[in-house]
Amino acid sequence: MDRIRISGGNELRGTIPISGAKNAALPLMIASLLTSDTLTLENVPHLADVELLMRILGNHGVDIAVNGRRERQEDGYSRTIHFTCRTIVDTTAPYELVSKMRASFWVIGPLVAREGRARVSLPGGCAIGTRPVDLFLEALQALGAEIEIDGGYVNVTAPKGGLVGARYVFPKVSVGATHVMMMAATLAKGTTVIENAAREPEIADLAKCLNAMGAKISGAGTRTITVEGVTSLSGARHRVLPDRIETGTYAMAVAMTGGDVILEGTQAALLENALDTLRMAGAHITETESGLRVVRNGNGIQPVDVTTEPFPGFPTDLQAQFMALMTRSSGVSNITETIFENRFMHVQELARLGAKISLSGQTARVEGVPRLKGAPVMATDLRASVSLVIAGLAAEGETTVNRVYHLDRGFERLEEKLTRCGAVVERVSD
Ligand SMILES: CC(=O)N[C@H]1[C@@H](OP(=O)(O)OP(=O)(O)OC[C@H]2O[C@@H](n3ccc(=O)[nH]c3=O)[C@H](O)[C@@H]2O)O[C@H](CO)[C@@H](O)[C@@H]1O
Ligand SMILES: C=C(OP(=O)(O)O)C(=O)O
Repeated sequence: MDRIRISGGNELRGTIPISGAKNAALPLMIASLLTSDTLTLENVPHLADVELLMRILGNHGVDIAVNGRRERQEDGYSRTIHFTCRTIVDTTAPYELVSKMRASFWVIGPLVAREGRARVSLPGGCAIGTRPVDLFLEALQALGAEIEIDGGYVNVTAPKGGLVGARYVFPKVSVGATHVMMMAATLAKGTTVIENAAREPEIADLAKCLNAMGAKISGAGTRTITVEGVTSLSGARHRVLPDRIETGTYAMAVAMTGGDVILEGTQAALLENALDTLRMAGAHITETESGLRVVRNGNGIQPVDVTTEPFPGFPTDLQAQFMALMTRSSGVSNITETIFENRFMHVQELARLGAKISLSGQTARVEGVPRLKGAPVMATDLRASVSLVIAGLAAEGETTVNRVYHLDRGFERLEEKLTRCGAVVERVSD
């Protein structure tokens, strides 16, 4: 099994190209199930989650053509991919595939909207919390679907004549359930109003693509999304927006090591809250023509308290990385996680490197230390893993991060991007 070996202590200097967003690419790919025409997506990151979703979509009958041409010479890997689902050949999403990645459950929306039925395995819990699917089921029921859970599968059936538009107020903000309700509503009869919708940029990106396919969606990116149902959708070409979590992760890495890096191809508007938090911690961040410039020269890292919230608040997907940064601050910071009940698995691993962190309920109290020391570590989820990489970049000596497959889910060519900026990072295979 691969590991990432880091020799800490180098500043980061140079340019890091930011990839297309994993969390936008996944729902966009799933949207290809809504049409018999070709959906072409540009800037699709080359990640394990994307590869897995291609397998899942293939199972439903989506024909996938990857354009081999390199889009950008610098990172080479982001690709243009054509998805064509002439007919849905199978409305079942099996346990073996859905259990590996939660977002694959989201096929339930397009399948029931287009075929009138779907049988999708429950995604199950994962390392960051229980992650139930009650909101998805309620939202689909609001559109008239009947739901039965049997043998670990959700069987969903649309009424005769298809789903029917409705008003639904989410009792809690959910990114995935908003994606699913929005996709399902595009082909429903009449108008759907989604209240207390998630406002993440990936929701607006999906709506933009669906509208290019002929959907009639307004308000995506606000709390209220209105969808006027249409009878069919067509193909479209859409470019996946930049990855705000990858952007924030590298910005935090630079804040941690010191240095001067251009994050190329990204936009500050995607993560204002996190960037303001980093500025408070002592990083200088400016927008440039090509993206964002992040600098920390000489000055230390200031402690900042953070509470995770749905967008536009501080993202839970940057909580672990920010905690890594705070381990080297000049004081005490409190980091509160409000989205997932079990997203502190990195705490004990950061402690192996010498961090001083104590947990009280959903808050971690991080007392900055003057130095971290390298050690073997292991994480149980994607963002926790990369937080250990950030800590390792600033730790004295060697840090080995095990279970690299977590990193491969969401960070395209991580070691290459860091190495090009002066870090000593290598992938080691046994
Ligand atoms: C592929 C993708 O885009 N994943 C992101 C998405 O996950 P995901 O869409 O799974 O996250 P949600 O926004 O749905 O989860 C938010 C909260 O709602 C709860 N909930 C959700 C659905 C439900 O039916 N019932 C319920 O109680 C969850 O357990 C969690 O506590 O948003 C999360 C929150 O920003 C991010 O951390 C993930 O990276
Ligand atoms: C939690 C994440 O992804 P997923 O929702 O696919 O588990 C993530 O991207 O940090």
